[in-house]
Amino acid sequence: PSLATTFLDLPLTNPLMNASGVWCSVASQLEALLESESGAMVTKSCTLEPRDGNPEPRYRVLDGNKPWGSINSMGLPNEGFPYYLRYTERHDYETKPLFISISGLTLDDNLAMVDSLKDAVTPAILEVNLSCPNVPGKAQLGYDFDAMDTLLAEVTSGYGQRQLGVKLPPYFDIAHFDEAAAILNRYPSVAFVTCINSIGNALAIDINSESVIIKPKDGFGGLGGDYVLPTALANVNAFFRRCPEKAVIGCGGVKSGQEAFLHLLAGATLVQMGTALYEEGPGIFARVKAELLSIMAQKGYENLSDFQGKLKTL
Ligand SMILES: CC(C)(C)CCc1c(C(=O)O)[nH]c(=O)[nH]c1=O
Repeated sequence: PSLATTFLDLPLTNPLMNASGVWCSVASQLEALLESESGAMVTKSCTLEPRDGNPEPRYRVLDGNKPWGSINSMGLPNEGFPYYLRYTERHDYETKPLFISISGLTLDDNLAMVDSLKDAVTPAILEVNLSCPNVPGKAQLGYDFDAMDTLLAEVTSGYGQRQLGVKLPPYFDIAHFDEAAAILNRYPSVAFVTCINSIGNALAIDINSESVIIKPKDGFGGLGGDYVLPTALANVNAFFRRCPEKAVIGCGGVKSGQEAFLHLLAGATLVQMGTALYEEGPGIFARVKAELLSIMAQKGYENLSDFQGKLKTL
């Protein structure tokens, strides 16, 4: 079987890549992703200026009993937009496509980054993080539909209607799938959606210390790993059904060929890994590739298109 695929008319050797934020904040990590067997890669969501982010501990793996996952409240630590823009100018696009993720602290910051990217005419693919903070006290952008609509209108126009994508938080209500998709479908230049970002504001507690386990936000943080797989699959399939003109990138709960297969079956074109990559390192791509190929061989599938988006219902 073959894992070859295309995304926005670009050829990829396989559908696997990192999730923004994991193993992609500094050049040494980005070079390791380039050398890895991932089919593509994305940079850490950046802000206009560099940020230290939140005090540590700010990421913890939850590996007590099954299931397994992570909680994080990093606080957008990153080297600042110019650093990643420079990286896009020296990336080897022959080896694999590069996505650049932005998460401005304000609409103006997002528009400034989009404007620089438009003028840079870089082959990097823009992924706008809609979990980016909104006005303090208001819900994140992905949960404030009016603000999301305004941002998309301004960003798509600022980017000259060049193709871009958005990283979506998980939704849990059919009416929200409908409303978010209706907004996204009004922007044809939004060529893909990445579902999902971590499930926000979970709380991990340690029974021995009777304490939370991360320092920021009284221990509240984004949940990743096994815990989020069913929600991730639902969001991938919900937007796959509602946005037939857009590609869906799946993210959430992928740690082996099995979950990658499920995301593809649910409608994903590419599949991102976060928690599992954080814990295993870039060698994970070779492992998951082999596992996915083995599943395809067992099922008699030659290409991803033989099962991509072909989830059956009862
Ligand atoms: C949560 C925000 C800090 C507003 C955005 C960056 C981000 C972070 C982070 O930098 O804390 N962690 C995630 O799991 N997803 C994200 O999108």
